Amino acid sequence: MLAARQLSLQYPGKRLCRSLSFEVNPGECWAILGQNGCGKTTLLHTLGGLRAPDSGTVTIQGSAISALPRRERACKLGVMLQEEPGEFWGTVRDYILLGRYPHVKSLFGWDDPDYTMVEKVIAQLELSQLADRSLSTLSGGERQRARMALLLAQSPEYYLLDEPLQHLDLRHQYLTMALLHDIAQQGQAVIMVLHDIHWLIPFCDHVLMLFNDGHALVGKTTELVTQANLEALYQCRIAYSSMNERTI
Ligand SMILES: Nc1ncnc2c1ncn2[C@@H]1O[C@H](COP(=O)(O)OP(=O)(O)OP(=O)(O)O)[C@@H](O)[C@H]1O
Repeated sequence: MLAARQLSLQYPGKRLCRSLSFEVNPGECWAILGQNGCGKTTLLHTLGGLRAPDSGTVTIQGSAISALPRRERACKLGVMLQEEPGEFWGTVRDYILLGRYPHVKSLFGWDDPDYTMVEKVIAQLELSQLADRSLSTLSGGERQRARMALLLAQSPEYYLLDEPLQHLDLRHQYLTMALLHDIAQQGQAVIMVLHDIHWLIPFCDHVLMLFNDGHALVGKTTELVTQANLEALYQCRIAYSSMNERTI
C-alpha cells in the first residue's frame, strides 16, 4: 500500500495541506481534484518521492520512498509529470522502450519480452502508424499517448499521473480512462490529477478533494462526489449529472 501519514505541504506564504492521511491500495483508481494552484501537483510529486514533505511521511509497503534503491523505486512507482523536461531525438518506439529500463536484466540491453511489451502498448495506445516517426514530430495529443505508452511499458505497481488527459481528443480521453481503470482492475493502483469531473464516477473509485485553504476530503467517489462538495471545491455553480455509463 502507498500510505501518506500526517502530511503537511507548504510554500512560503501558502499552506497546501496539513495533517493529511490516506492509503492507496492495489486495485484502486484515485482522482485528485481541486482548483488551479491548490497543490495537486505538489502532492503528486510528494507521493512520488520527487519532493520531501514539510512534515509527515509517505511510505510504500512500509518503506520510505527515499529509502528505496532507484531501480526498485522505478518498478514500484511510475510518474507522468504535467510537463516533460528536455527533448528526445529518437523514434516513438525508442522513447517507449525507455520505460523498460528498470526491468532490464542483461548487460547488453533489452530482451525479447521487452520488445514484445513495447509492441503491445504501441497497439494499445493506437501508435502503430507513428512508431517509426521521430518523437519530436508528434502532435500534442500524439505525444501524450506516447508518454502514456512509456508508463505502461514501465508497468509500475503504482501509477502517478498529473493530468493524463491533457491534449487528448474525446475518444482518446475515454480510451485512456478505460485503460487506467483496467490497470487498477488488474491489481495495480492509479492516482491521477484530474480536471474533468465527467470521468470520475465511471472510472475512479476514490477521490481526494483538495481545497484552497489546505483541508481535504478523502474517500469513496460514490460518497464524496456530490453537487454540494463539487460546488464548494470549485467555487462555482455546477449542474452535475453523474455519468455512470462507461460508454460515450
Ligand atoms: N517552488 C515554488 N515556490 C513557491 N510557490 C510554489 C512553488 N511551486 C509551486 N508553488 C505554488 O504552490 C501552489 C500549488 O502549486 P501546484 O503546482 O501544486 O498546484 P496545482 O493544484 O497542481 O495547480 P494546477 O491545477 O494549476 O496545475 C501554487 O500557488 C503555486 O504557485
